[in-house]
Amino acid sequence: MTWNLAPQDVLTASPVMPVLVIEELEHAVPLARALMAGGVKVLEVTLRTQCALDAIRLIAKELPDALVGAGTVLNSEDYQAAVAAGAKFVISPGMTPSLVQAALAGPAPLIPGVSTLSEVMTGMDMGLSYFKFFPAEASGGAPALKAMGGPIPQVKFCPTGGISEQNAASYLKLPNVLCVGGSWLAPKGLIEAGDWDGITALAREAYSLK
Ligand SMILES: O=C(O)C(=O)C[C@H](O)[C@H](O)COP(=O)(O)O
Repeated sequence: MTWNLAPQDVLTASPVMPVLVIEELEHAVPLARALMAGGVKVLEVTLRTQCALDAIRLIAKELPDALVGAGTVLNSEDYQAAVAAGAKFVISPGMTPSLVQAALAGPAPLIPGVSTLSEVMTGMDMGLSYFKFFPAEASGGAPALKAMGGPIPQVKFCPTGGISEQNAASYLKLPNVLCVGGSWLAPKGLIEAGDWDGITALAREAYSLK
């Protein structure tokens, strides 16, 4: 494994990882800055929009202290494009052998998405121990993750999908959860309104969760 950053360092940097959907490139830096002002250190920019790769490039250049990664990485081409843009880590909603193989060649750590024990075991066979649990709420939520921690306590997760300020704490108290991810920290309405103070306030509230 030739990763220049350990996945556990990504998942332990902040109790919450904002999942960002950036529609306008001009929002990228103020949004990242607003979240960081609220205490967030790790940002996941999803590759769901036209400007996502440029947004990663810009955040990496303008805010060198931000741990910026790419989300919605679906295959090895996405992985390479994300790394070329400056993503320091890569997150996927799922896990395929070809994506894991591409990522194991480095340089950025991959945190793939899983929702069953069999997927976790497949990832473990390929040398992985850190996963996104996605879609968390729809896959059984905190009780499911707690149950997985019985047979495989050594594997750690970032649950994402349906998590909000209301239920984040039920995940964060589990010993196999290092952080939670979610889009609730960067709502479309606040981004479009340029309400960066509102986003800082959401981040600050979330940061006090753990
Ligand atoms: O795009 C990815 O890489 C994903 O895995 C999906 C995101 O993490 C979820 O869409 C966030 O879910 P919500 O917080 O419920 O909006």
